[in-house]
Amino acid sequence: MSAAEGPLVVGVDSSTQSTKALVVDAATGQIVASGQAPHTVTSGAGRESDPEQWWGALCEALRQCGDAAHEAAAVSIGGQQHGLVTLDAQGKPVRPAMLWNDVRSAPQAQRLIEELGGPKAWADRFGSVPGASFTVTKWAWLAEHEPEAVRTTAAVRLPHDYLTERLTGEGTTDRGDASGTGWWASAGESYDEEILGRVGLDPALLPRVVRPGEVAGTVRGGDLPFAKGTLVAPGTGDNAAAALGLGLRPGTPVLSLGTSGTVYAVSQRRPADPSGTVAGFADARGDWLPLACTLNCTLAVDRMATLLGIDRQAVEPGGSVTLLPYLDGERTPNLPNASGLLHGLRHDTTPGQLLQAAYDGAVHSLLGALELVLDEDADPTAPLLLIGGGARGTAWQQTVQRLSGRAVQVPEAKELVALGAAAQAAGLLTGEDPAAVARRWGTAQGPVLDPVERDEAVLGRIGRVLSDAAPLLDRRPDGS
Ligand SMILES: Nc1ncnc2c1ncn2[C@@H]1O[C@H](COP(=O)(O)OP(=O)(O)O)[C@@H](O)[C@H]1O
Ligand SMILES: O=C(CO)[C@@H](O)[C@H](O)COP(=O)(O)O
Repeated sequence: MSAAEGPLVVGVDSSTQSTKALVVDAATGQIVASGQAPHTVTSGAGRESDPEQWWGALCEALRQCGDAAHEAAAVSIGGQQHGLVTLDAQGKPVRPAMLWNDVRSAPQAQRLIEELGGPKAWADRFGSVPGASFTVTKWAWLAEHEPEAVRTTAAVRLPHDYLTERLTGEGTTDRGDASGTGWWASAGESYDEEILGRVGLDPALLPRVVRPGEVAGTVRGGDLPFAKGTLVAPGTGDNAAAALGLGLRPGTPVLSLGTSGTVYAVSQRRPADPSGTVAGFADARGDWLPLACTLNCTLAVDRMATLLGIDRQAVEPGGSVTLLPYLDGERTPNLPNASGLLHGLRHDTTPGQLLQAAYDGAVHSLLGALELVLDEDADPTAPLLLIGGGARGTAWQQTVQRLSGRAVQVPEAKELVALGAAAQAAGLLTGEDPAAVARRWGTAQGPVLDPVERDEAVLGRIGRVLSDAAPLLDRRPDGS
């Protein structure tokens, strides 16, 4: 037995690049054991992963946790949002999952926006104007390109739903992750039969939406990485899980630097941004999580460092170069066909300046949405919480400081998605609000970097290149 004070809980983060599992003491928040295993993602415009591999990675991450995982009284899964998981009648994936960063369904997104009365109608009803990330557009793409796969599909799930169901045997989801599908209307908090009918998806194929604080099920018997009967919490999307993990309150903005870049805040007002910049997600508690997301964050910057043959921290100030690092197309701004664009290169531009320009370009996209995700009465001096793998890097930290002009707080806790899931699992046992559990655990604590003067010159330069290059950014790299 472990020397924990309270019952043990497990929190899982099944994100784009890997699965991370934490075994946490519910009384203190102490991490008793941890594990991590990688995923593979296809490259190109299509981004797909095999859901069976997520399950294998979860089992491996839990194996690394040792006996502690088997002692857990409750478990919760946080997962990458939006991914389309299609299962056959036996519960096996019909094809690989189409991920949040797969931009092939951009034309279907455009068509669905028009068919349902335009961006404002979507924002009013669903809280979001769907882009290629949203599950509904992926389903529409599949119906057009792989009708046989659609015919074979007996259940449609999100990534976290798929893993939860492998544990419980029951098809469930939660409001946080459901709000990123495009078929869950935030106005009425229910599946929207009209859009489902339009894309030919039978509502019976969708999971039950479990309420915050409700038990999703228990671990069924058989060869599973937990003891039979372990409680399973609803789980949620990874950003909503991180919001739980930070014990986030309205008015505090979060910038997450991972495979995706995200900027968000908790709000008690239901978001409805007709410009489409802000997705009006629900959070995992009963509030809302207005959020903007970029496709190009740590991987794009790391790719530039690799191309330049320098370390990811080897940035240099100065120079006149602007880099829009849209290597995967982009979602914020909405430019699914875009590719990376470089302007202002001179004989004396150094590799370190080019790399700094990649950081600047990635951070500029996120900060452009910062004011939009915050309520109007939010305190402008509240520190920006910086999380995700990139938050560990000083070049990221300094870039965010310089381009935001705000104080930046870097929580010491590294795995905030998994911690948020663990807090949700703990809440099931104690009856507490999971965000209050995380606050009790002190997960957001970490050094605060003082504000520095905002670098308006660089922000202005990036903004001008972005607008002047609009026709180029609308084109695919092959010019089509
Ligand atoms: N010390 C560091 N400095 C800068 N970037 C880092 C550092 N450590 C990890 N990263 C970046 O973090 C990314 C992984 O972040 P993470 O939030 O775990 O991703 P995700 O959850 O989206 O799979 C990697 O792509 C890597 O580039
Ligand atoms: O699409 C979104 C948010 O809308 C992404 O944030 C995904 O949820 C993937 O997250 P990471 O794997 O980068 O954590």
